[in-house]
This record gives sequence, C-alpha cells and structure tokens, in this order.
Amino acid sequence: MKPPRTLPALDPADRAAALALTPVSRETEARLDRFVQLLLERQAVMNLMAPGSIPTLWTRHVADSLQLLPLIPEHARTFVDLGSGGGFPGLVLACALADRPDRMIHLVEATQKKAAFLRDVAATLNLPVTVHPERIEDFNRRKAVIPDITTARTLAPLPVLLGYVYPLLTKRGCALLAKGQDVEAELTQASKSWKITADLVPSKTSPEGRIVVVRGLERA
Ligand SMILES: C[S@@+](CC[C@H](N)C(=O)[O-])C[C@H]1O[C@@H](n2cnc3c(N)ncnc32)[C@H](O)[C@@H]1O
Repeated sequence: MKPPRTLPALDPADRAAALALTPVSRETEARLDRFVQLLLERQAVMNLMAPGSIPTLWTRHVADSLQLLPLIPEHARTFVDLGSGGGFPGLVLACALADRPDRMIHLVEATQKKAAFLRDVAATLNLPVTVHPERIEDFNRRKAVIPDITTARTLAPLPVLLGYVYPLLTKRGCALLAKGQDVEAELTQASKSWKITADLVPSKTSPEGRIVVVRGLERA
C-alpha cells in the first residue's frame, strides 16, 4: 500500500466564503465539516478530487454542490446522483437533506473504491443514502429507481449525459446538470439528437458555469 500523501492546506477563508454563498443550518454545517474531514483523510491515499482544488474545496466543491438546493422542488423525495466520485453533489445534498423525512439520495458510481468511500461516509454520518456501485448504463437498465431529481457534475458532455438522464426523467421530475464554459456549444451539439426543454441558471461559484435544469427530453 502506498504511504499517505501530504495534502495542500485548506484556505482558512474558503469555508466561510462557501457558507456565505450557500447558507445551511448548523446541523448541516456540522455534517459537512465531518464529510470534508473524511474526504481529506481518504484523499491522502486515493484521488477523490483534483489535488489543485483542495485549498478551495469548500467553494469549488461544497458550495458548488449546495447551490443546487434552491432548485429542488419541495415535493422531491427521491434523488439520483450519477457518477458521484468523492460525493459531489450527491453526498453534500444528503448532508443538507438529512433532517427532512422521506428523502433518499441514490449515488451511482462505477469505481469500486470510490463507491466504498461513499458508503463509509453515508454510514458514519447516518445519511439517507443508497450507493449503487455499478455503471450508470446498468443502473438505468435495471429501472430500480424513478427519481424526482437527477443530478450530475463533471461527468460527461451533454450529448452523452442526456442519454444517461433520459431513462430517469419523468413528467414531474427534472435533472440538474452542472456545466462549465462549454455549455452553449454542448447544447448546440446535443440539440442535434435531442429536443430539450431546459433553463440555464448561472452558477454562484463560477462566472462561466451554468446549471442546466432539464425539464423535458425527447429524441429528435
Ligand atoms: C470527473 S468525476 C466527477 C465526480 C463528481 N461528480 C464530482 O463532481 O467531483 C466522474 C465520476 O463518474 C464516474 N463515472 C464515469 N462514467 C461512469 C459510468 N458510466 N457509470 C458510473 N460511474 C461513472 C467516475 O468513476 C468518476 O468517479
């Protein structure tokens, strides 16, 4: 086994900046603090996020995930996060929704070591989470979960991502897809294969970032 790596230090102002951008309850803050601690412990032995993003991980990853909360309708109970990696946005949303009754966040992650990490965090923090250690294609084929909300962040370009989202989208549901500066080009490309009903919401954490809120999807 490789020895643990020394990680760069967190920027002390970054946590406060993140929580100012996306305020949460004290209970959620405490769960997020513990999640970040577990994330850093595991990051020392495996890659859960880009090493360069560690000093500002609260704004880059935690706030970036929390900003989805206001886009989630009150009726939403069942969530699917595709390609959760180290837990963004799925585990962060689970930390924020843990006190609400009847919520369940399903995390789909094909890399077994990452899936094991997600499961460990969920068990340690008693989060309403089910981890599916498998490929999205297999998860979708099983039709095991019909979510109200599907999320994905830095997973795949929109033309591919919409293919993952399509089987999970219902009339009442929507998908929240975090996208970067290429969003317009990806939408143009995706519209060759898909008729997309979507809104673009500016990101709070990145000037060029957008959250694509997909409300309807049909094959073109
Ligand atoms: C770039 S990472 C992003 C992780 C996380 N969403 C984030 O924002 O930090 C993409 C993750 O999706 C997983 N992944 C990629 N393709 C997948 C697939 N077809 N099925 C399941 N997981 C997949 C990878 O193992 C990886 O952990």
